[in-house]
Amino acid sequence: MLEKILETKREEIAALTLPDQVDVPHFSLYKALKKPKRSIGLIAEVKKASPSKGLIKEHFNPEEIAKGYEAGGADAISVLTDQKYFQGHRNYLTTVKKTVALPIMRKDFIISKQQIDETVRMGADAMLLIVGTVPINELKELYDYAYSLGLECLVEVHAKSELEELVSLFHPKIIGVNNRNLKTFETSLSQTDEMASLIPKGSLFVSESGIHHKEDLERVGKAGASGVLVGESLMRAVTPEEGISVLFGGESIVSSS
Ligand SMILES: O=C(O)c1ccccc1NCC(=O)[C@H](O)[C@H](O)COP(=O)(O)O
Repeated sequence: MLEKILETKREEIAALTLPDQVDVPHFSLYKALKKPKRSIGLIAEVKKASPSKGLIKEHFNPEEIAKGYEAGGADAISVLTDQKYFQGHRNYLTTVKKTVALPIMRKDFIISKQQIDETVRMGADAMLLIVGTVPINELKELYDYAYSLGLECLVEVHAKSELEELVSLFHPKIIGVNNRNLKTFETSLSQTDEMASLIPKGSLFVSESGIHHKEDLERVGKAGASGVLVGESLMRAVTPEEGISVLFGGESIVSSS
């Protein structure tokens, strides 16, 4: 699946035109996760559809979803911008960014500097980089390029070998362990359990995918995650606020002052 998505990305990059730069205030994903509003940081995802689940949210309004996530006390928002496989759009990110005062992360398959320039112009605060999508030295170059433009990166791994390769080269400020197997699409929180001890002490650790219940949250928190990235379960909730409240078992928000 990943190879198919990357093939599409290479075609898209060849035809990429940059949007106008949006003028927006910026917020740090790292700081938001370092000092979360609850016991574990929440990156709530705006996700209309996915390769594994098809259409997730029929009546999809990114602005309303983002407002609900902010009202529900999310620490940050991830917006899927891939069109072909996730029914996302880069305009959704800009809309969300203009709607809420939270760090906004672009969730896409970023393999080139042109896409990073695009991400900056869209107004994002952070973006995803996935180990294995480009050779590791190139990933480090993309990481450095993003930070030089003021964009933070969540660097994602899907396997222990990828994490070992990553940390032998550099220690990203934020590392995500994705619990989804991209071949079978199955999610297993054992991924988080098994890789937790390999995350460098100075990096923030985010557990991604397959987190549906309070028990899942507790399990990855116990394993050492500072944050979680949650899409589907929040998108299927009656409202985003209720989804967050149920996921956190009603845990109240700590005031940031
Ligand atoms: O979600 C998919 O089906 C998928 C398939 C192939 C590559 C990536 C995919 N998802 C991206 C993500 O990592 C998730 O959107 C994110 O972690 C949230 O996951 P979930 O809470 O399980 O929706």
